[in-house]
Order: sequence, then C-alpha cells, then structure tokens
Amino acid sequence: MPLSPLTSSVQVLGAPGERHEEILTPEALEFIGRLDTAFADRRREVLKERHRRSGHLAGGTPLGFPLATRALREDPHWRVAPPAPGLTDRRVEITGPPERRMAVNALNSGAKVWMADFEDATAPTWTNVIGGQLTLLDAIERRIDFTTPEGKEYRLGAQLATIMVRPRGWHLLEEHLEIDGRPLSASLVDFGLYFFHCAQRQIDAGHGPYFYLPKLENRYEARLWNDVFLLAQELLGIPRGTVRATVLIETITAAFEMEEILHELREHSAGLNAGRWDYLFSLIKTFGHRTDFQLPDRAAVTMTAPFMRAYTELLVRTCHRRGAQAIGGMAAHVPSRDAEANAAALAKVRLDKEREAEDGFDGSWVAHPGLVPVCREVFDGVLGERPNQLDRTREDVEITAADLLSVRRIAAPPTREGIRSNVAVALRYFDAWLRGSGAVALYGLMEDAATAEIARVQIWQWLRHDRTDRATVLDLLDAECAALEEEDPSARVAEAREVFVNTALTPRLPAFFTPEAYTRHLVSRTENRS
Ligand SMILES: CC(=O)SCCNC(=O)CCNC(=O)[C@H](O)C(C)(C)COP(=O)(O)OP(=O)(O)OC[C@H]1O[C@@H](n2cnc3c(N)ncnc32)[C@H](O)[C@@H]1OP(=O)(O)O
Ligand SMILES: O=CC(=O)O
Ligand SMILES: [Mg+2]
Repeated sequence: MPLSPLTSSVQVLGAPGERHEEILTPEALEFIGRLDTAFADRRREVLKERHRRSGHLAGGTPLGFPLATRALREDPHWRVAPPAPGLTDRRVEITGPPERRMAVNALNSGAKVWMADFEDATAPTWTNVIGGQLTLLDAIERRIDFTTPEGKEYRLGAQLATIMVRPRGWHLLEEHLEIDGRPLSASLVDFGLYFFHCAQRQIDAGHGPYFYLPKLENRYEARLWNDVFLLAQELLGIPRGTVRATVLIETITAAFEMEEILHELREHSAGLNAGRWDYLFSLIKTFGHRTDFQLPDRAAVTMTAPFMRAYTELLVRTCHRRGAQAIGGMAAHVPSRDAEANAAALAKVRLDKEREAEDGFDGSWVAHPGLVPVCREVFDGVLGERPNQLDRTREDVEITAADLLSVRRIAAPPTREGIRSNVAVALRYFDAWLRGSGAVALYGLMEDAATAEIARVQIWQWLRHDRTDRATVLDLLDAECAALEEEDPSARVAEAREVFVNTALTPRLPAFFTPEAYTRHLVSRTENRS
C-alpha cells in the first residue's frame, strides 16, 4: 500500500555510512516517522507511569496481582494464537548482536531460533544500529556470505535458524533520527526499519516478522506494542496477526501481569521468556531502598533461589494454560579455551537447562554456538519428537505474591570479593559498551547490559544500606581502572569510570545506565543544533 506523505519528515543526523542509503530510504523513513508520530505520546505516558509507579513502590505501596483484571485471569477459555511457521519448535534459541560474523555463526549454529538483539547485547552506536539492519536484510536475502582478509569463510548453510529481532526498550531514544525536532523512539526505529524492509521478505520465505519485546513493566506497555503491530501491518498491507512477539518477563512488576500481557498481545503472541538477568536487576532497582530486599553477592543469587523459582514456575504455568510457549533464560557461563574451565561451564549450563526442561519450558536460550548441543540434548531428552511441551499445564503450581517477593530469605551480607567483582564487571562492561561492544566475556561469564546493571545497582544498594562505604568502592574502582589501563591502553577508562560514578554512586538511582551514557558518549550527530 503506498503511504501518503507525512506533514514533516524524519531528519537523519547520524553520519553517512557504507550502504546506509539501503536502509534509510525515503519510504522507510516515512514509515518510522508515521509510527513515531502515532505513538510518541503514548511512549511518554508509559515512561511517566513507570516513574510514578516506582515512586509508589519505593514508598511502600504493596505489589500484587491487579484486582481490575481478576476476571480475565480466572477465565479459563481464552488462548493466544497458535505457533507461527518456524516457531513451533523452539528447543534451542541462540542470542547475540546482529553483527555479520555472529549472524552467520548463529544462523548456522543448529539452534531453532536466532534472536538478533538490539537491546542487552548491542551498544547502540549509529554504526551498530544501521549495520544491524543491513546484517538482517543481507541474511534474509541470503547475500551475507563473505571471506575475511585472513581467508576465513562465512557461508550460510542449508538449515538456518528462524530470525526473531529484539528492538531496544521503550526507555531509549535514537538520537540520530529526528522528527519535528525530537528524537525518535529507539524501539520504533529498530522495529520499524526491520519491519519495513524484512516483513514481506520473511513472509515470502515461509516465516514472518517475529520479535522479542524487552523490559515491559505492565499490560499497558504490551497494549502499546500490540497497537504498533496493528498499525505497522495496516500501513504495509500485511495481514493482521502475521507479527509474532515473545515478551520477556524481566521486570518484577510484569511478573504480576503475565496473563494480562499475553491477553493484550494474544493475536500476535509467541509466548513469554524468563529474562532472569533483567528480572534480578529490576527486583534490586525496585526495592533497592528497602532493608528487607537485600541480595547477597551477585554470584550467590541463582535460579534455585525460592523467589526465582517462583517466577519461572509461574511463567510456565501461565503460558501453558494459554497455549503459549515458555522459553527459558540465559545461563551466563560461556565456553572457554581452557579444558577444565570449559567442562565446568558446560556442566553448569547443562544443569540449568535440565531444570528448565523438567519444569516444562519449551526451549531455552544459549549465548554461544558451543552451547547449542548441550541445550539441544537436554530438551531432546524431555521433548523427544514432540515440538514443545505445551500439554504440560503445570496445574500443580500455585504461586502467591509473597512467593515472588520472598527475597529476604537469602539476605547474607556482601563480601569484599563480591563488591570488587561488581566494580570490575561494571567498569569493564561500560568500557566495552563505550567502544561499541554490547556483550563481552568477562571472567568466564557472558556480560551484557542486563548483567552489568545488576553489578551497578548492587553497589548502589550496598552503599545505601551501609553494607560498604564510598571510600572502599572508590579504592576498588581506582585499582580496577589502573589494572584495565595497563591491560589495554585503548580502553576508555576515564569515560567508563565516569559512567560508573554517575550511575552507581549517586544518591538517586538512575533507572538505567544506558540513556545518559548514550547521550553523553555514543551520540555523534552530523548537525550541531543550537
Ligand atoms: C541477559 C541477556 O539478555 S542474554 C542475551 C543477550 N546477550 C547475548 O546475546 C550475548 C551473546 N554472546 C556473545 O555475544 C558472545 O558469546 C560473547 C561476547 C559472550 C563471547 O564472544 P567471544 O569472546 O567472541 O567468544 P569466542 O571467542 O568463544 O567465540 C568463538 C566463535 O563463536 C562465535 N560466537 C560467540 N558467541 C556467538 C553468538 N552468540 N552468536 C553467534 N556466534 C557467536 C564468535 O563469533 C566466534 O566465531 P568467529 O571466530 O567466527 O568470529
Ligand atoms: O534479556 C534477558 C535477561 O535475562 O535480561
Ligand atoms: Mg534483558
């Protein structure tokens, strides 16, 4: 369907780059301009509501399952749409940034799904944002094959993973694109550019435009996404219900609205995912000021903690009751070149996937191609020839609000090593992010924006409750800065330190480290406006 012109047009303020014109076509810009114009006010409302609610929760308002939607939760009849083509069997999903080598590796990895990630695993530089879109387009067009100058070949095989794209969350802006003098929503840019260029191509290839939706806090945010899907489909003449989206349940408030989120998105739903790292981050952030919600060292909080189990059990039960797939989360251990460390990492990932498969998840995430076989073996063992285990309705599970919030039972104080490790991880992650890498392996673990946020907010929380003091943290920070500087002279140590100080050591806790760090350090516009 041809689009009628907008009254004002999207301005591109990012530097021109190789082949950017293939993504930033006038029609694509008009499409994202339309989406942003339609939804900018509602996005702002979403953010205001987040702020208002976090104030209430900080002030002691209890968190519970919403009363207003009780009838919907108790209605046994409604279901989400059946799995879409390419999404029936999701036993192994690999995640990673939409970078060319990794895209080829992920698509060939043997995983059923590749989640191309613009959120936790991508530092949103302009080059990464538009480069990511080019990677996706080239992968779908099967013209991504290349050979490196060293002679290593990257070629797509015959059996490829289904692509799902995770756009950035509602809290982020794309400051290299403006309309009416304001930056566009990063969510709508990532979603819209992919949808514009690839939705029809994916349908023609027998799949569809599929998404993962990050960091939602309540049902209204799901409704907003659903309305975005409706408008996008209508504008491009794509049948309603073609889009599918898996929502990450990765905030504590969303855990209380899983049914409602599925219901809002029911004609576009592809289930829920247990995004454990942001979930922990959200828990600490939401209740960080309260003495009864303190967590011990980051390494000591595992998926077997009662409040984490309550969350994953409830997720499986909720999904399967509604015919929706439940996808497990990310074990942070990544393969190592050291044989012993590698065996230990694989064993830990295996245990994690075994628990998920036995609990009823239909599949799970891995962070690295070397982990695909472990995850597949475990889910093969439970699923056999079945594509999923939607039939396991888990009626035995009964989870209360108190179960989801039972954090105090593991309130051991932080150790000095726990504090040091959080300082080191946050600093090194910020440095990598500032240099354009949104996911890195540090000390044998995958670190991305979600895991780094946990490190940051734990420091803030321990300071707030006098479990450590500012002088100790600054000493550790200086030592880590010196070590990083020595290890890697090209590290952006001063800027990474600044991000740490501005987001972990301030009296008020910033909701995310990314918005301010992005504006200060990653935005580079070709036009300097007064
Ligand atoms: C909390 C959450 O949101 S989890 C989801 C978001 N996070 C992620 O997606 C993280 C994904 N994982 C990664 O980015 C990477 O695995 C890292 C950064 C942790 C480690 O990467 P590396 O240090 O390159 O690992 P390593 O050296 O072992 O890689 C070996 C090969 O596997 C490839 N590889 C590693 N991880 C991936 C991946 N996730 N997808 C595709 N290929 C991968 C590498 O590119 C490399 O291949 P190459 O030589 O052809 O380039
Ligand atoms: O996005 C996933 C998470 O664990 O966070
Ligand atoms: Mg996340």
